[in-house]
Amino acid sequence: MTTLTFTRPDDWHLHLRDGAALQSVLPDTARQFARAIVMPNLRPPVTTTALALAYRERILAALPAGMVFEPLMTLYLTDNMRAEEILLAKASGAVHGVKLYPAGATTNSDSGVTSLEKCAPALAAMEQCGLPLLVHAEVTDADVDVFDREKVFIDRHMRPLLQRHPGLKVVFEHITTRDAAEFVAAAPTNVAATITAHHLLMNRNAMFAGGIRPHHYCLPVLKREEHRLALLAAATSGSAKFFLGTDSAPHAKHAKEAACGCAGMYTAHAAIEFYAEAFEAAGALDKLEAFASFHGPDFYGLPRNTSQVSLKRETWSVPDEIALGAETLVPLRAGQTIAWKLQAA
Ligand SMILES: NC(=O)N[C@@H](CC(=O)O)C(=O)O
Ligand SMILES: [Zn+2]
Ligand SMILES: [Zn+2]
Repeated sequence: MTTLTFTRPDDWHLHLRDGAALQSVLPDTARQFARAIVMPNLRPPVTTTALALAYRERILAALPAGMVFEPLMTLYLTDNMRAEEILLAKASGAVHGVKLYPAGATTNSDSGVTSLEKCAPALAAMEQCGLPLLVHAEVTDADVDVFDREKVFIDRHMRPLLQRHPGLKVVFEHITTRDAAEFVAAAPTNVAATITAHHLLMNRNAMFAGGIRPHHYCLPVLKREEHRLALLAAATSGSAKFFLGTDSAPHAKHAKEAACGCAGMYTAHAAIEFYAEAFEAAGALDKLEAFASFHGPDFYGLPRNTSQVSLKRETWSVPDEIALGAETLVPLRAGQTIAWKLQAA
């Protein structure tokens, strides 16, 4: 097969940042995806509908002329979020999810949730009005091994949460373990998961290939090969519970190449191509369209896209660096090649 044509995909987990950085990264996403669920972990975080609507306007203003893209906004859940705020968010029609960051779990999560019980009023309102909870599912306890934080979250928090709120729509974001894939597969239909391209393509060896590789560090951290294979099996299974979410997370080069480098990989420059590589390696290119373009909108209750994209088998080189406002970032696969190329519309 040399050309793949399918329904235009959406990205159900994306970090666009703000200001000059937003301006730099947005075209990479808008070239490929019709819509994206935009994460709210700005500084300060997007905790109200008013802030989400203002952020949405800044994203639309940063879109280059001639590009069409719809940002799907999210709120950042806090311990004291009120049910009224949830109803306002739902009524806006622009907010499509509420993001749970356990306090301290990842980039810009300091104002995150300290105890899910405190969020009961907001969660009950979400359950009632059908606004999904999007979860960064890792415990933060220092005594839990960093590679076990997702698995431990399932029993300590995810199961009890779904027992208290059985009707809540939950997206288990960026799953990285066999445990999470099995949990989601066995859960009722109100539970789904996003899977990144990098967790489909790499295992934890990629962080230590010939030396420490800060550009392969993200959260949840890459896991063992057996987990990568389980994610690949889930993504290519055809199950409507699994869909595309890049978690493309731009950070300036100097912030990654540092004594304490921050977490996040930039994949938006070649997102759909990375997924095509992963699906092809699994012999499952025929499953890519549903994963990338159908399961997400079906879960979120949004229409599927009607336009199409084409990928061609064509080798191209990823640049060493990409502008990020006045700085630069190092994209995934920098200086190396990719086997598929998105064709210009
Ligand atoms: N994935 C990451 O490693 N980083 C994300 C935050 C997140 O999604 O956890 C970021 O905002 O940089
Ligand atoms: Zn996260
Ligand atoms: Zn993320």
